[in-house]
This record gives sequence, C-alpha cells and structure tokens, in this order.
Amino acid sequence: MNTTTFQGRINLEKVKTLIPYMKSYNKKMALGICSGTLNQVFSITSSALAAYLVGLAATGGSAEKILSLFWLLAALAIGRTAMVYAEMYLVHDVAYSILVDYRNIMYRAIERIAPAYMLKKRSGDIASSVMADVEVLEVFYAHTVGAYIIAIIAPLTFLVILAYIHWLLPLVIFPFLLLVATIPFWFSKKASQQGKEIRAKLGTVNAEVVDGVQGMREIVAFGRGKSYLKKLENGTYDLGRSQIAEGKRLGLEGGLINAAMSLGMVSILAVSSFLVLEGTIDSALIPTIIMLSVYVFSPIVDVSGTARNLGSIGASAQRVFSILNTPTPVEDKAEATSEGPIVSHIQYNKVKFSYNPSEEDVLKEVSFDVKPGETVALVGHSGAGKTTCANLLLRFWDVRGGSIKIGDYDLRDLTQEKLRDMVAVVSQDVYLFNMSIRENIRLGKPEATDEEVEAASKLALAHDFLVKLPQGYETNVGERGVQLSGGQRQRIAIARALIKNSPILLMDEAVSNLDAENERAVQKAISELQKGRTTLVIAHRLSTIMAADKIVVLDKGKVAEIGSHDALVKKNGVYSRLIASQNIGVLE
Ligand SMILES: Nc1ncnc2c1ncn2[C@@H]1O[C@H](COP(=O)(O)OP(=O)(O)OP(=O)(O)O)[C@@H](O)[C@H]1O
Repeated sequence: MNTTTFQGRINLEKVKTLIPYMKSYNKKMALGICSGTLNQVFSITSSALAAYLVGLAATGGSAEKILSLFWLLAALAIGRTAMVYAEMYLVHDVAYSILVDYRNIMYRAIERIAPAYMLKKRSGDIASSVMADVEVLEVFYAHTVGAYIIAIIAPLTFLVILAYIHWLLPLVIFPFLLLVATIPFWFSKKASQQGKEIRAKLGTVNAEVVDGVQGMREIVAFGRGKSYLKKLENGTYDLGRSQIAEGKRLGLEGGLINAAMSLGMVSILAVSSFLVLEGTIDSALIPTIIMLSVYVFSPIVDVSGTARNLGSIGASAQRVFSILNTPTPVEDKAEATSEGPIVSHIQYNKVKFSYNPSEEDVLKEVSFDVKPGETVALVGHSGAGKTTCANLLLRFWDVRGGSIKIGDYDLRDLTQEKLRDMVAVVSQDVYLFNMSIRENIRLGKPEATDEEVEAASKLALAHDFLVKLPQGYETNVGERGVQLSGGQRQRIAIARALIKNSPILLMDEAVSNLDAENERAVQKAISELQKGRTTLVIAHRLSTIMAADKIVVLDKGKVAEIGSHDALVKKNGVYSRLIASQNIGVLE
C-alpha cells in the first residue's frame, strides 16, 4: 500500500491543513517530541535492563554487576519522570495555545462573514464548530503529530537492541510491527465516513439543544414539550447508533491489533528459545527479549489509536475550515474613506438586489431618499423587501445594481467601520448579552462614562425602572434578557443607540403589542432618539407612519408609492389597500 492510497482513503488532505497552524510553536513542539522520544527510549531501556537484571539474578550473575545495573535503572527512572513531565507539558502547551488561536480566528471569521452565513446556519451548529470541533483538533496537535514521529524513532531503538542480541530477532518482529501499524489504515475509509457522520450529527443535536433551551418559553407556552423531546430523542438516538457503529469498528480494529501483537510475541519467543537451545544466545537474555518484544509495539499501538481518530479529526478540520474559508461577502476597497464628516443624506438609486444571483431580484430598481434630519417610514406587505433595504444600508451585502449613497459617497467607497459608526440600529429583537445592564448599554460606546450611560437611559425613559432593579445598573440581564419586559428591553436598546450618537438611525419597529404605558414610553424614547437624526424606519404602527416626513411603500420589491400619509390615502392605491387590509401591524 503506498502513501497515495492512504491519502486518498484517510483524507489526509483535510488533516494536512492543520499543520501550518503549528508554525509559531515549532520549537516547543520539537522539544516536546524530543522529550517523548527520550521517554520511550528510557522506558524500553529500563525494561530491558530490569529484565536482564532478573535474568542475571536467576542465572547467578555477579553482585557488582547487579548493583551497577540497579543504579543505572534508578537514573533512567528519574530521566523518564523528567521526560514525561516535559512531553506532557510542552505538547499540551502547544495544542491548547493553537486551540486558543483557532477559536479567536474562527470568531473573527464568523464576524467577517456574518450575517449572510448566520442566515444559512443554525447558531448551535456554529457554536458546536467553535467549541467541540476545535476541541477534537487537540487530539491532533497533542497526541498525533508527536506520536507519529516517536512511533518511527522509538521502535528503531528497540530493533537495534534486539539486533545487538541476535540479528534474527528484529527480522522476526518487524513484519508484525508493520501489520500493527497498517491495520488502522484498512479501516480508514470507514473511520473517515463514521467521523464525518458523528461530527455532523453532534452539530445537529447541539443545535437542537441550543434551540430548545433558547426557545423553552415558546415550547412550554405552546405545549410542545413532548414533541420537542421526541425530536431531540430521535436526534440523540441517531447519534447514538452512529457512535455504536464506531465502537464496533474500534473493537474490531483493537482485536486485530492485539492478535498481531500476540503472534509477534509468540514468534519471537519461539525463535529465541530455539537460539538458547542451540546455545547461540545466553538464557539470561530471555526475559529481556520478552520485555523488548512487548514494548516495541507500544509507540506503534499509541499511534494506531490516534490513526483511528483521524476520521473525526478530518471531519472536524473540514467543519472548522468551511467557516474559515467562507469568502467575505463584502470587502473594504483599498481606497475606501474612513475620515471626515459626511452629510447624512441617504439615497437609494435604482437599487437591484437578489440573495442568490440565479434567483429573481427581491429589490427591483428601488429609488428613494432620506434627507438630513428627515424620518422616512418603509412600509409594505411581508416579503416586500423592507428588511433587505435596511440590510443593504448596513452593507451586510452589496447591491447587485444601482447604488446606495450617504452624502456624496457610495457605500462601497466607505470603510465598513466608518459606515457602522455613522448608523445606529434599533432592531425588533433586542439582544441583551449576559452581562450587566450598564455594559449592555455601553455596547453603543465602550468608553462611555457612568454619567453618560445614565444620561442616555434617562432620555430613553429607562433610568426609572433600571434603578428599581435589585442591583440597579449592575443587574445582570441573563441570557436573552429574560428578566425584562419587551418594552423595557426596547428602551435599553434605545439608550444604547442614543449613547452611540450616530447621525443616522435605522429602526426595525417591533411588531409585538406593548401595553399602553410601555407603548407610550417607547414612543417618547424613540422621538428623543430621532431628534436631529436622519431616520429610516421599517414601520408597523400607524402612529409611527403618520409621524414620518415621508412614507415609501414597497410592493414586491418595487417602490409603489411615495408621499405623506394624507397624500397616499387620497391616492387610494397600494398604501390605502395596505391600511385597509390592516397589514400594517398594530393600528391605532
Ligand atoms: N437571507 C435570505 N436569503 C434568500 N432570500 C431572502 C433572504 N432574506 C429575505 N429573502 C427574500 O427576500 C424577499 C424580501 O424579504 P424581506 O425580508 O426584505 O421582506 P420584508 O418586507 O422585510 O418582510 P417582513 O415584513 O416579513 O420582514 C422575500 O421574498 C424573502 O423571502
């Protein structure tokens, strides 16, 4: 069997992609491998010497010789202790440092490719790649690279010692060594398949669990507990079946490896007994030969164990690199502007866009503008293209035709940092991080002082309820902000946007119904936020729409009408029908 065949079957290509990441840790890795090799050499030498010592004692060797062997064994034991420590410390230091690097670069990659990527994948599955798949790679860095090198060097030492006793002995054991080393490769295709299957199923189960935990309120409210559990059970049962199949394969491999080792030992014992009977070697050497023939396999068996993991390692590497290699949907041009004040006049000029180039455009030559300080409400049926317009303003994707400008600048001529600096977003679904409310508000301006946070909260009408919380501003909101009402969360988001103090405001109005008091507070906070800012709002409430300077009505990806509420009602067109059919969320 040649290496090309191995590569094809075990998918070494994917495993190979992991090697460049060790570059910064070359020296430590080399030291770790040296320590591991010395550990094996010391270990086998001391076993051989111990066996020789027993043989000498049994056959009446000199006390002086036995004593010197004893001292040598003690020195080897100390050496081994030091080498085991050094190997474990160094290879794990390298492996875990690389895992830290991986998690950081993966997080950066996810940030770079979001949100286009996030829309296609489930967050639990992505989290599983960042945590579990990266963890699997530890096996490669800490227990595979070094183990392979040691598995070549250490057995050579043992074969040399055996050859020193008699030239025939390494020849007898060598075919069995080769057999033990190659058995895992017989199963490599299956291992690779099973590894891929298990990693994919683990990702799915992980995503189900994350979904289930995050959506627990909905599951309970809709009485879907049993059916959700059933779904989860099916997923875990399926995963379990794949893991059992993997267990069977591992058992078969383990059994065959053991059989090869046992046959090797029996053969060497038979040959050495014959050599003793023939008088070619000293009978005191028999225990040494037995010891050597047991130990000579151990580095190769270790490596066989890791070879069995190459399937999962390859599958995890593939999942990790599918994130790292996803192309960036939008890139900054080399000459993109990041400086200077820009007039906050937003202009959509014949904007065309489709999420998939082969599909029909979801925006078809959309043109409208939002003048500095103006508020424009985007309205339309579900699927009309309102969110798409907003996402394009944030440059989550680039337009496929036409342009969007702020002042004199095409968005593609601004750096993304500058653009995101200019726009504050208040979305429907306010995400609050698992940290204090103060820190959540500070997300809008990390360097904001406590006074600034409180001033923004007062304007957003959040201060009064915040100070009443158990730890006031220091209260931890918990995952997804479960301890706060929808209206309160929205006011925190408004405080966040206020503190950011960007000239442009992009709002996706919440569709959910708030109680009258919360509704009034949120509306007041929003008017405060809109003061002096250019605002584009995806509007669902008639009050918001009527307060806008201009209404842009989208219909099937086209601008159907533009005007004020009164003018559009008079026109008796799409807008009037939209209002009449009550498709505009909550009407007042
Ligand atoms: N990530 C996506 N990939 C592919 N198609 C998408 C994606 N997001 C939206 N679409 C499609 O683009 C069209 C416009 O969707 P968009 O979300 O902009 O509408 P909307 O007016 O905001 O609707 P809603 O009021 O329901 O949020 C729809 O046909 C939708 O199915």
